[in-house]
Parts: sequence; structure tokens; C-alpha cells
Amino acid sequence: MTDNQDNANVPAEAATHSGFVALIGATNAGKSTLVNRLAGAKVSIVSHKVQTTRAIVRGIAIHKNAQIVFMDTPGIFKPRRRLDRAMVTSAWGGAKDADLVALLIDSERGLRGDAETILEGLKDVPQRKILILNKIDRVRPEDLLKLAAAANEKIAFDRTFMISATTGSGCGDLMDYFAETLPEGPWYYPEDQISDLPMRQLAAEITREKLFLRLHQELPYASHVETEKWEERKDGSVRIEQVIYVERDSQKKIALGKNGEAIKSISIAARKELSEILEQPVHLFLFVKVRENWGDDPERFREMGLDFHS
Ligand SMILES: Nc1nc2c(ncn2[C@@H]2O[C@H](COP(=O)(O)OP(=O)(O)OP(=O)(O)O)[C@@H](O)[C@H]2O)c(=O)[nH]1
Repeated sequence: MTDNQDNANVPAEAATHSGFVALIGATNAGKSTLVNRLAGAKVSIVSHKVQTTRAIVRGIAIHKNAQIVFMDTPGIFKPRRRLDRAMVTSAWGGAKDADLVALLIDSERGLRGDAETILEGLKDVPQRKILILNKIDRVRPEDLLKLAAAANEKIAFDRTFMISATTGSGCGDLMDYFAETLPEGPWYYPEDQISDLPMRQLAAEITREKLFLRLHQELPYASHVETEKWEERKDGSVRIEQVIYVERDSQKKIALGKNGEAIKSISIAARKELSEILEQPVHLFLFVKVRENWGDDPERFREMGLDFHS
């Protein structure tokens, strides 16, 4: 069993570790169950939509002196919509930004279907990769070993873990591994802000997705969305203010569009999806601001998800 707040015995001077783990797996592999078991704060995003392409923080676990941020990169395996190459690349981008990529496989299902496709895609991902065979409570040990061998034949996994997300078996070893191998460095998120994170971040991702869908040819990667204000209103609606940051004035013009048409259609699409997900009326206000070189500034990255309050 994993102790979510298992940092009591760590000497104050011990170096902290932190990092992003991209958790990849076919639908039903057990990603949510695993993150809910490991994460101190439940931040699984409640989304009724499947097959989206955004990378989302699913949960944040603290183990010993490490903070482990689990990211989700849905939409990698079966882009049902007519996604172009850039979109698929963007979905894998979640994995590429991670310190570690963890492939979760339902041992009972094995390599059939999506798992096979994911293994193929993983070949192009340069990060350190681990294999997690889940649901070991459902299979015979000999079948488990066969599966581990078959998967390791395709990809050079750094380690293979055999776990059950429901019983917790093997999860302690997995957490020890994360804590030991993630890079040394300060934590990305202060503990007390974790619970505030998911909806604001999800809202920002949704707007970024709409922006990307409409403008990706003109505005390649030079944008970033932050949710600055989130105000629940008495009438049951929510007022959300977001800033779209771009690098140059010329990009700001593109983001706004002629007579504000681009930003308007982005706003409409984002608001529609947000109110579906939140199941409440949404008033969305988008602003476009120029912030030079944000993409090069590591401090910005660290702050992402924190800088919500204006
Ligand atoms: N027997 C057993 N069942 C498990 C285990 N882990 C997860 N499950 C079950 O598998 C099903 C799918 O688990 P989820 O955690 O929802 O899977 P997921 O990968 O998050 O699925 P998506 O959100 O659709 O991508 C659920 O019914 C879980 O209870 C396990 O270790 N053993």
C-alpha cells in the first residue's frame, strides 16, 4: 500500500524530486483507478468526453520527498475525428514533455487492440519508459511473464512493474521507483493548491484546443492559455476569464481575427464544451496578451497551473 503523505521520515535537508509521468494506456487499462490510488489529491478530470487530445494533469502524488505529477495524453491511439498530423503530434506531445512515460496495460486483455498501437507509437518517444502490467489479480503468473516478455521485445522498457490498482499490490514499489528516479528539483505544485488545479487547467486546455483547431496553421505552438479568474455565481453559472498569451503582436492579430471573428468563434466553441463538461452555464471571457519569449522561460513552465489568481 502506498502512503500518500509518506514524507514524514524524510530529513528536511533531503533533496526533493519532482517530475511529470505520462500515463498511457488503452481505455479501461485502469489509469483512473491507479491514479486515484496513488494520488493524494484526487484531481481526475470529470469529463464525459472520450477521445479528446489534450494532455491533462490527472493526479498528483507525494511519496517520500518526491512530487509525482501524472499526466494523461488521451486521443493518442484512435483519433476518430479527422485529426491531422499536427493534432496527433500534439497528443503525443504530452508524452514528449514528460520526464517518464508509463505504459499501463490490462494484463487480462494483453496486447490486443489499442495496446499494440500504443506500443508502435511509443517507439518514437525518446523518454525513459516503463511498463506497468495492471490487474494482476486476474491472470496467472505464467501468462503475466509471457506478456511482459512480449511487450519488452517491442520496446526497451527501463523497468516492468506488475501491479493491481484495485488491491494495491505492487504499487509501493512503483512509487519508490518514481521517487528515486524522477529528477531532483523543487516541486511543481504547492500542496495546498493541488485541489484547485484541475478545473481551471482543464478549462485552459479546452480553450487552447479550440485555438489550435482554428488557428494552428497560422499560430504554431506560440500560444499558451491561462485561467485567471473563476467565479461561481449565485445563479448557478460560472464566470471564467482566460488570457491567451502569444509571443508577438502579429500573432495577437491572428488570434483576434478580422473584426474579432477568430476569438469569437474560439470563445463560442470553448464555452459550449465547458458548459457541457461542467454541467452549468458558463460565461467565458477571453483576452489576448503578448508575452515575449514565454516559451523559452522555464519559470513560466513551473508556474503553469499556479498563476491563476489575478
Ligand atoms: N480486477 C481488477 N480490476 C481493475 C484493476 N484496475 C482497474 N480495474 C477495473 O478496470 C475498469 C477500468 O478502470 P479505469 O480506471 O476506469 O480505466 P481507465 O484506463 O482510466 O479508463 P478510461 O478512463 O476509459 O481511459 C474498472 O472497472 C476498474 O475497476 C485491477 O487492478 N484489477
